[in-house]
Amino acid sequence: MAAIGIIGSEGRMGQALVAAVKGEGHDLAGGIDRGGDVAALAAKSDALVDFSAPAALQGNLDAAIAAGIPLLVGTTGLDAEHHAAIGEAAHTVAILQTGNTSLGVTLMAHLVSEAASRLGDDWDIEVVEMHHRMKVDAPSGTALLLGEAAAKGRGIDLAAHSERGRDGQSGARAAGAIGFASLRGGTVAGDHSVIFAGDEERITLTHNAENRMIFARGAVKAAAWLIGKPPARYTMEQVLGL
Ligand SMILES: NC(=O)C1=CN([C@@H]2O[C@H](COP(=O)(O)OP(=O)(O)OC[C@H]3O[C@@H](n4cnc5c(N)ncnc54)[C@H](OP(=O)(O)O)[C@@H]3O)[C@@H](O)[C@H]2O)C=CC1
Ligand SMILES: O=C(O)C1=N[C@H](C(=O)O)C[C@H](O)C1
Repeated sequence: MAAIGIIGSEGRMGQALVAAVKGEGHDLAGGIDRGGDVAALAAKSDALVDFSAPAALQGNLDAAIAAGIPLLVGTTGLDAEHHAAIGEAAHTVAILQTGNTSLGVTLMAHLVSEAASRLGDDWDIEVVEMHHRMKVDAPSGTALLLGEAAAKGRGIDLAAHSERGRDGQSGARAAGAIGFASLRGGTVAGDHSVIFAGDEERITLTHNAENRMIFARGAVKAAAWLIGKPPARYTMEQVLGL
């Protein structure tokens, strides 16, 4: 049994995480939101779970390092500087950052990578996601994670091959591109499809999140798994043994 501290505890995910901590048999060390004292939370936690906002990341990394405890980062909308900061902190504490903590998406990323590596470059890859009307970042962290998996399977750099935000006279699709499209509306917890479009045939891999508990349970499992691990950047594949 571990004491888990939640950053962003009153948010949509935070409320699911509070339930999951208890459901997974752990103790809730406490929770904070904007303006909360993350150092004090870290001091009484065995691990921190962060589902808040990108602006909170550096303070959360600093608090985890000062307390010598692991950090699970589920917050999305992170940029290259955030990822560099996570990489730096992982020299000192155990960290896992992912755009999706569910078992289903972690497995789907493997399937996407496998399909991308087996299908030829003439199969166009498009990533489509739909989320609730309150989501503030696009493409979703999961869409980017799936795009990275496809790029890895193809042996290409995602940043150099992304097509995002098509509008107007956007021109024909670039050969080898990985496209992204984001839909927003209602209360959708998170739907993701990766479409492999060939000549006269298509393969679509889809994951539908029916509620936030799938993310919350995965995040709590991962945070507990990180406790006692040496400093490094870990993955959900390692946590789930995939
Ligand atoms: N990796 C995964 O599997 C998943 C990731 N997510 C990601 O988790 C994040 C949160 O999503 P969601 O719960 O829907 O968002 P919400 O807006 O509902 O919740 C965010 C919470 O974080 C708080 N917060 C904001 N800034 C800070 C800060 N500086 N320090 C501490 N707390 C802060 C907010 O407080 P206030 O309201 O006062 O601003 C709010 O309570 C998003 O980035 C989302 O994409 C979501 C689901 C699954
Ligand atoms: O903001 C959300 O709600 C979600 N965010 C994550 C993402 O950006 O991929 C994961 C999940 O799809 C829900």
